[in-house]
Amino acid sequence: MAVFTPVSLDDLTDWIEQFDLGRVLALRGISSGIENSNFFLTTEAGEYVLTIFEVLGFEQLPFYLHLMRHLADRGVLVPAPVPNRDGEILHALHGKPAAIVSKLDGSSQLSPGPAHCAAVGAMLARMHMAGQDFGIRQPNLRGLDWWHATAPRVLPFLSEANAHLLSTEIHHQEAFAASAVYRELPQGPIHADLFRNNVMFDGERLTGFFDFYFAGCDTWIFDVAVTVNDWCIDLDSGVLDEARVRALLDAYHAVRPFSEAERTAWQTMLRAGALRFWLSRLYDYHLPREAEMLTPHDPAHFERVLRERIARPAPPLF
Ligand SMILES: Nc1ncnc2c1ncn2[C@@H]1O[C@H](COP(=O)(O)OP(=O)(O)O)[C@@H](O)[C@H]1O
Ligand SMILES: N[C@@H](CCOP(=O)(O)O)C(=O)O
Repeated sequence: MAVFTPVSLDDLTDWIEQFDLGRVLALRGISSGIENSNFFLTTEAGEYVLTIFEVLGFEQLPFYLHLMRHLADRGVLVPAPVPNRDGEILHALHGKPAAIVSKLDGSSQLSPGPAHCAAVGAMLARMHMAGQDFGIRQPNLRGLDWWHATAPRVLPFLSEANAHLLSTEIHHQEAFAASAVYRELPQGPIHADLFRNNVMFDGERLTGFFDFYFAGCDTWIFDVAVTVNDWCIDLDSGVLDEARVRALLDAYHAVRPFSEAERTAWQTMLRAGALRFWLSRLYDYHLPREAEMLTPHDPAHFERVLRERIARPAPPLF
């Protein structure tokens, strides 16, 4: 599943000549993606990942690809887009946008311990710092405006209790976004989807963050909250695991100290991170794309996480 656009070795014989990568030696479709067609590509120069973008268009992709290039150039561990001889990193293959990026070693760590969380926290802080001077601005397209536009579309499918939870939480987040504290929060490019399946580890060594296609400019603390809500919880109950939370936050804080405004915002941002994925999962579940062939993620998971973040104070940010 998930090679939507087939590519053969023959298709690449001429196409690869625009790069300094030598001849193509092997090409293997990757089955685990859900949005794009991905291939492991071996050339005379090394190992890469070839992506054909099935949903994002030529207009949207420069932000993501140039952000990855910018971060990679500053030593943040992310796949580096490979330029052709004209310096371009966005290409066309079979009429669709395509890119070649460096391949990260290792695999996803789906049962992380405190050491993994510390590595993620430190790299996330480095990523935020390194993104500060990135020149292209694109908002987080799954931010408050999107929540506002999407909630009315899913509300008819919800129980009375869940409809109430969704409406009151959006209201709470809107009020916070209009506050003086919110305006003080440091912002910049964020990953915005840094779940366990979007980070590679080789043992306990973090080898990179990938899947930047929800990235956008938003508050850094929202990115930390999204990350903690996935890396530092018990997946059955949604309850935060104190040891992993502490490891991730302390490692982040050691690289880029949190501010007082971020401390004040912390619990609300954890709620925002849960709301964001509850809403997108509700949307995908109740209003699936026409050609959708996959089992959607379970929205009830993030409903639990949201209720849990509302009910129980999280460990302090620092
Ligand atoms: N740069 C990379 N290095 C190594 N493996 C990668 C890289 N990019 C993607 N992959 C592999 O491809 C899989 C699918 O990628 P992903 O970005 O999640 O696809 P999709 O956007 O279609 O969901 C990942 O789970 C990972 O195993
Ligand atoms: N992390 C999101 C879904 C985004 O999918 P991805 O595989 O591209 O990270 C969720 O869990 O709802």
